[in-house]
Amino acid sequence: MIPTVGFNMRKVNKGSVTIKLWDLGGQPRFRSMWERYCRAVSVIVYVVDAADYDNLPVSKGELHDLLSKPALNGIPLLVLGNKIDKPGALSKEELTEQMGLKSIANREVCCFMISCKNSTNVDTVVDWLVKHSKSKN
Ligand SMILES: Nc1nc2c(ncn2[C@@H]2O[C@H](COP(=O)(O)OP(=O)(O)OP(=O)(O)O)[C@@H](O)[C@H]2O)c(=O)[nH]1
Ligand SMILES: [Mg+2]
Repeated sequence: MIPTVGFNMRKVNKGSVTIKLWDLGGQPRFRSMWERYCRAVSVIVYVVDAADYDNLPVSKGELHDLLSKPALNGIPLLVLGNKIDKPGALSKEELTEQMGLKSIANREVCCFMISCKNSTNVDTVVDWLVKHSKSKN
């Protein structure tokens, strides 16, 4: 897999719902564009590597910085702890603690632990997204 350069857009169909996904690059040089792309979305999905402890403080800082933007007030947040197939990956409780998710106020916050590699819990994520999708009509 190559790192996302800038962003990618994809549409995923689930039943009668089409989810439009903007996949934003996570490298430092792309972080300043996150806010712009998160404006007016139904949900912000923040994916972290649950097995990469060293980068969690930076990831936490970037997340809270993003959520502090007034334009993003109230948008529901879904945090995904990915790579739970890796030995030593954090538990949901540990990730919640390390990312400071309990301190986030004034928006819905949800966290799932997933493995994209093994497709673990990916269905749960899609179901959650469908529930939070907004009708165009
Ligand atoms: N073990 C394991 N590896 C994974 C999993 N998901 C992704 N990877 C690997 O992690 C690496 C990084 O994946 P990317 O999808 O490029 O990560 P990204 O977060 O999109 O990175 P940016 O595009 O820079 O934001 C790749 O080598 C993937 O194969 C997972 O669930 N388990
Ligand atoms: Mg990417």
